[in-house]
Amino acid sequence: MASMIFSDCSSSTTARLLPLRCQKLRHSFNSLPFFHRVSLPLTSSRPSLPTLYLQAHSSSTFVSAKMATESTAKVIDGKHVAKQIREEIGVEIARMKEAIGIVPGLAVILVGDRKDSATYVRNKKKACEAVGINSLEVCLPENSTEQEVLNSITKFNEDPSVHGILVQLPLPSHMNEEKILNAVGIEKDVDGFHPLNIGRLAMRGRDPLFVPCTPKGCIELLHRYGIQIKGKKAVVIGRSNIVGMPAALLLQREDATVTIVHSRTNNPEGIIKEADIIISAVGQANMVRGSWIKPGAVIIDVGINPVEDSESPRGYRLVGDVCYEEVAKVASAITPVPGGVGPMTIAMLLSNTLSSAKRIHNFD
Ligand SMILES: Nc1nc2c(c(=O)[nH]1)N[C@@H](CN(C=O)c1ccc(C(=O)N[C@@H](CCC(=O)O)C(=O)O)cc1)CN2
Repeated sequence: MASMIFSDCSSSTTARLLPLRCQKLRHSFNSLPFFHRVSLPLTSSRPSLPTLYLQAHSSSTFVSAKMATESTAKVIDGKHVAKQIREEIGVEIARMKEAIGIVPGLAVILVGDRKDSATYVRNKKKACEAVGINSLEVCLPENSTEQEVLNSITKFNEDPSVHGILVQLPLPSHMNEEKILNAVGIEKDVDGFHPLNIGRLAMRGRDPLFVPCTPKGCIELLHRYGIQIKGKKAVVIGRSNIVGMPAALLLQREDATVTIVHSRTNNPEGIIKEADIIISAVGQANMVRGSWIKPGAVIIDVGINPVEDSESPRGYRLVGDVCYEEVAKVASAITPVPGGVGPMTIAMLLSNTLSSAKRIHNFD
């Protein structure tokens, strides 16, 4: 798990990546008299309900206290869409098995003992089992050598029952990530991180064999909710190889006009305020504030940030990069965290593995 922070929409940690003027903005926002923060339930269906009412019994009368939790945005329910996609994939896998006797295979390599990575790998395995993908797993200790990881990759590259290979990230710091990702055969690179796949994604008139799962999931959500991308102004916050950069390339391929905002960008909130579509992938809890959002914008929140919560059995809860309760009042649609982009990542991995098996066996 990434290092825990103590944060709600007003905490000082939200300003870590931001210039001073954002911090001033934050303070002025929080001093607004009508704003009362309310803890939202941690369900995938956070309120798209227009208004919550508190009823308090006061002597002989009921008093309705309207709370400032009005949320006008439609909730983009990634958990629900991912389930639908998994069902579609299951049907396709059964059809392929019936027609040509082939079952797709996914090999996952996990190095080290990060709890979050182990959970993601376990969830990938469960998801494979549920749709009928054969899953293979290699777990290597933290102090493994690069060569041991490369040996596992070579073995899976040569195994005809394996159609997809992924190395769970991040790798231990002593390993050269580039060298390891380059070793995955491009035709089995279901994470889409091989430089040839990324290079093709960046070029007009070329197509990658695979698109990285999280950005692909973001675009799939926009499509499935009927949100037009063509001609829109899109801002991607963050420029990581896994999410920000490929998300920007994908939006551009969908004919959006794309700006990437990062830690060295001048006036980030001014740029973000112009966007019709925002994809945030910075890993800073509650960083994007309601006042930065153009009314009616669509928000895809990729951040999964643990914040301390003594009421949760785990001692923490997950929040996005976006201050949900503020932004949901301004946006037209928004993904929750959890239950937004996260489940789509695994659904897209299954989809990439199925396409790989279909391509290798020439099955349509
Ligand atoms: N090789 C890769 N490594 C990593 C990737 C990746 O795509 N390929 N992405 C992330 C981790 N990740 C998958 O590997 C992943 C992250 C989050 C979720 C998810 O479903 N999150 C849930 C919350 C889960 C929880 O409660 O803990 C959600 O957002 O609703 C799935 C997959 C980094 N590494």
